[in-house]
Amino acid sequence: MKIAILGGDGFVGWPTCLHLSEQGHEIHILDNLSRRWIDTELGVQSLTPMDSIQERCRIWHEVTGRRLNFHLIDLAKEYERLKSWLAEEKPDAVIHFAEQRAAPYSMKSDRHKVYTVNNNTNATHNLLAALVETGIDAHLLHLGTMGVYGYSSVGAAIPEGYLDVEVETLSGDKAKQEILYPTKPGSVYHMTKSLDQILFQFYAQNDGLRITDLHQGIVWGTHTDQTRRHEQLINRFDYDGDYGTVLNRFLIQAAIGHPLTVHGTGGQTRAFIHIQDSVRCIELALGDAPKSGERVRIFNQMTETHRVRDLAEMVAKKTGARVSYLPNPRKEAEENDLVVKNDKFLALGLDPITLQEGLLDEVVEVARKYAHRIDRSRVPAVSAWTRDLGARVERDPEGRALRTVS
Ligand SMILES: O=c1ccn([C@@H]2O[C@H](COP(=O)(O)OP(=O)(O)O[C@H]3O[C@H](CS(=O)(=O)O)[C@@H](O)[C@H](O)[C@H]3O)[C@@H](O)[C@H]2O)c(=O)[nH]1
Repeated sequence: MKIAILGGDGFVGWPTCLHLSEQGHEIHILDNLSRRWIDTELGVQSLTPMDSIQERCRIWHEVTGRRLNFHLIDLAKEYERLKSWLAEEKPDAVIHFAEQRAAPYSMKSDRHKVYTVNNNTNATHNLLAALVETGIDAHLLHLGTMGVYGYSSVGAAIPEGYLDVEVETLSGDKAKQEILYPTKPGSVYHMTKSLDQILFQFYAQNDGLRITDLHQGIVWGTHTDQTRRHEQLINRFDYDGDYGTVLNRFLIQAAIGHPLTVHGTGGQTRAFIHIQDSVRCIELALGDAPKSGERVRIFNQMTETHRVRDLAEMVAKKTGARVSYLPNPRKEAEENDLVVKNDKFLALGLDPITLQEGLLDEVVEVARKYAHRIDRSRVPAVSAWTRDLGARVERDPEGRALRTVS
């Protein structure tokens, strides 16, 4: 297949490009490199040293003989260029990762909220409008998030996208209805992914677009089979308080002797998936495209659930790190249970990688190897969800956020 990977320079995008290229697909990366610009804005860098996208593509060609084609394009701002590119290249599938993906970054300030909504919603809508206009009938796969559901399973497992409900009609009869599982986003970022769902529902029903939405959990790990093949194919690894995700953060904190930063009681239960399974799921979903006229196909892309404090205790036991319970900068339930259905990927043949399989050690090794690149002052999570929570952030004389205090 000819596949366009929008956001192919990012944390999940890059290993997906390599994975699908290795399988013989023709890969086109469309990216505005915004993730690299945000690193510059925040004054942080990936734990792992990343080359330019052009250099990464060159190395992949050297190692495998396969080509990755890179196109610098901003989907949210360059609608006409996107449309022309699609009309000319006519990809068979489009994988859409091109959104600002960090919840803390989206809550940092009003400017970051506005940027996240403008960027994410325009990117998705521009793509949908261009797919209709060019009439190319590509399968659109979108990376969504488990966070659209909120994190409470109220005693019943969260289904894969849809919920059957029974309503009372005006005549007093009972009628069955299928609805999108109600959204309850916990950040502006998660809210944009909830908006995406409605855009997809509309374009699937109105124009017959073939769409798959992957509701992914928190990704952990860094290497995949392909990124291991050459030092310069290495994936990015975020450790800072805005972009670092919880388990990877605990692992690098352990590697540099920083106390593990548990928010509140650490009672939040979340869904997780290893990066290798993430790329495998995308491959599986790609091979299972919906037909035109079908409702949006929704998968829960996760393999296990864990409570944050249990993860911290597990990492502490493994590495001897100290656990530190901090005031939570986020507005979220102190404790929640979470049960999630992931039957669809299991049925397609996913054999989940679990935390038990030794890959945690690999992440700690990567963190130790590149520990000299870590700026410890960027480790605390200080983006506050509300003004009240923001008042708990201690700042230095220049106004830089240092840490949260009770
Ligand atoms: O140092 C930390 C960092 C996080 N947390 C807690 O860990 C949980 C998860 O935080 P996270 O930063 O790992 O994950 P989140 O903000 O939800 O976002 C990440 O995971 C989402 C999947 S999910 O969480 O919605 O299932 C993806 O959509 C996002 O792109 C990705 O950045 C939260 O309760 C948070 O308060 C800590 O206790 N300590």
